[in-house]
Order: sequence, then C-alpha cells, then structure tokens
Amino acid sequence: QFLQSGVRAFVTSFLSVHCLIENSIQAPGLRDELDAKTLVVDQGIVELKNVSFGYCGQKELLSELDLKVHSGQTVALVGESGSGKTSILNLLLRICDSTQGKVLIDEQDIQQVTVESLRANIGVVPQEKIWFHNTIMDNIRYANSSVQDEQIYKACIAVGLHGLISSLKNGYKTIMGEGGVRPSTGELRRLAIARGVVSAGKVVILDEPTSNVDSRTEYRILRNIKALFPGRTVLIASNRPSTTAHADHILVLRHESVVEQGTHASLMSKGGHYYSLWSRGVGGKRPTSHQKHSYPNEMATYESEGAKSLKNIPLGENARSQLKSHKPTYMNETLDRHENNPAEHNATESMMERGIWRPDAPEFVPSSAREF
Ligand SMILES: Nc1ncnc2c1ncn2[C@@H]1O[C@H](COP(=O)(O)OP(=O)(O)OP(=O)(O)O)[C@@H](O)[C@H]1O
Repeated sequence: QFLQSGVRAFVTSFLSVHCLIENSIQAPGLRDELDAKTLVVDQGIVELKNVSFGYCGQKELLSELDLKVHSGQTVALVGESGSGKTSILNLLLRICDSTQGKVLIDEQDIQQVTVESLRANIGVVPQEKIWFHNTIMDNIRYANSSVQDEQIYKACIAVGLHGLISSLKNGYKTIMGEGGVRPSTGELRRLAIARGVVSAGKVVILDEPTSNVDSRTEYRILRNIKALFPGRTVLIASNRPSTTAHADHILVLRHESVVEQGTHASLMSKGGHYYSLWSRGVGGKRPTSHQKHSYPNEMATYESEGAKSLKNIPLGENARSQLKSHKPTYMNETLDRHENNPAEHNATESMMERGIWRPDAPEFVPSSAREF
C-alpha cells in the first residue's frame, strides 16, 4: 500500500498534478467557463436547487433534489452502499456536474467558478486512503503545507492518536510504510480526519470518515465533530447511521433517491427506512423506545465491534525498534489518557486554524491513475 521511497512519492505527486490537468482538459464537466470567477466563501452555505444527475449514459441517480445546508451546520447523507451518497459529494467537488438545477456555495453557482478555487475552499476526507512514504507529520500536512506543527498535534489529539504517535521513538517524524509504522485501517481513517481538520475549506466533506474505526472511538470523534470543525459547514456520508446521528439534518438515501429527511429523533419516530437502517446497525436488535430518542445512551449500548482487534499499531518487523518500549500501546488507553487531560481537551475545543486543500491533492486524482 505504501510507496517504496520518497522518490516514488515525489513522482506520484507529480503524476497527480499531471492527471488532474489531463482530467480537467478531458472531462467537460470540469472545464472552467471562459469567464469563470474565483469562488469566494465567507459563510459556507451550500445549496442544491432542483438538482438532477445521472452518470453518462446511465439512468438518473438523483431527481430534483433541494437541499440547503446553513453555515456551520452538519448535514449527513446516510444509506446503503450504492445509494448515491458519494455521487452527491462528487457534485459539490465538481468531479461530476448536475444535469439539471444548480449547486451553489454562498450563492455562487459552482459551475461558474474555477475548479481550483472551488476545491481550495472544500476540505475533503475521502473514502480512499492516500498516504505517502513520508513522515506522519508530512502526511497530515499534505492537506495544508503552511500548517504549524502545533495545529497538527491538536488535530491528532482530537482524533485520539497524539499519545500513540508520541509514544513512537521518532514521534511525528516516524515514517509511514516500509521501514516505519503501518497504521491499521481504522488508524488511517483517523489520520485522514486529522488531515481534514488542518485543511482550509469553510466547507468540509467527510466520506465514510469512521469506517473501520471501532464504535467507541467513532462515537468520541463524532460527538466532537463540531469542535473538530468549528464554524465550518460539514457534509458527512456514511452507510452507518451511527456515524451520522449527531448531524443537524439527515438525508436518507435509498436506491439512489432521497427517501426521508430530518433529525435522528424525528426519523426514528417515523419508523421508516432510517429506523430500519439503525435497527440493523445496532447488531440486528430493534431499538428500545428509550434508545429511539437518545443517541448517546444508544451508543453506550453499542457493541465495541473491532475494538478487540485494535490492540496496538501494527508495525513492520523492521520497525518494532521504533517503539520506545515493547509494551504495546493500546488505542483505547491512549484515548482515555488524553480525554482525561484537561489541557488536551481544551486544545481540542479551541482548535482550528485554516489551511488549503491544494487542487493537485491526490484526492482529486482518479483512482485508476494512482499507484497505491
Ligand atoms: N463513475 C460512475 N459511472 C457510472 N456509475 C457510477 C459511477 N460512480 C458511481 N456509480 C453508480 O452510482 C450509484 C451510486 O454510487 P455512489 O458511489 O454514489 O453510492 P454510495 O452510496 O456512495 O456507495 P458507497 O457507500 O458504497 O460508497 C451506484 O449504482 C454506482 O454503481
């Protein structure tokens, strides 16, 4: 999964830029209008007005969708795999364009602004894991080259990884991949969230941010989502309602259409598709009447699936010496220690400096062009 050397990382970065440019030229939807303006984002209000969309030559995916996400709001898209969540997020990034209607950010039609300025204003935590054979610090900094070390520490505290990273012999300078640490899938997701935190966008997109993260850790991250992204408009997609239940507003997708909307409580009361998804999410048990309206308590009963397998950072054989001691570092212990540390807690609450997702970020490069 990791590149063999820094040279390859450099070459891949270069290819990323190249592919983006190629893509921009070839994909009509991504071409800037001749008079395209620079997107200026102040509030981060996202609006979909009467939006319909279908992939080229395929049946319509979304039909006449209206959505308004207010500044600082968290809106979730939840639905089974293939229900269309990522496609909606892709519309915002102009990875594809709507066939009807408009997508607006702060009242500016995103098809009338430059793709570069659009993407510079949107922080992304994509589904794909894109990591370089480089230090942990530099991998997070990829989201924003001007971000200070201190901001990176704060982001890692927020996702419960700071203690774990600090316990490595080379700390944040530890190499990821060959000859270094090989974080588990869940840890990589949390590092990806840390990347999103240090990114710049007033609008943040999180696509399955906590897949492969154990439920307990997921709950702690999501509970603090507003503290993680203060003042930013967040769109979060997941096929697990547990990931999205904290959102201010939830869109429920089924068979590539929005079938329900509302808050967690209202959707649970309705007893529709969301209720059914949630019921399956809690280990197949129907929620009790108390659980129906009480998300935090519901989480308390949630099985800590996968927690047992997250014992320590899986390290390559050559890298075990990077640990200061051979005592395994337990993820949950680390998290507890930091949650109980008021200084770190405050740091999490008060965090947030801005950075910019560069338009050549690998998130925007087609997966077929990646070498990972
Ligand atoms: N580039 C594409 N071309 C054609 N069809 C596509 C393309 N990308 C996605 N689709 C189809 O669009 C539908 C919605 O896919 P999408 O990725 O938006 O779903 P999703 O809810 O995000 O799924 P998941 O949770 O698995 O990521 C699926 O039927 C998928 O096969």
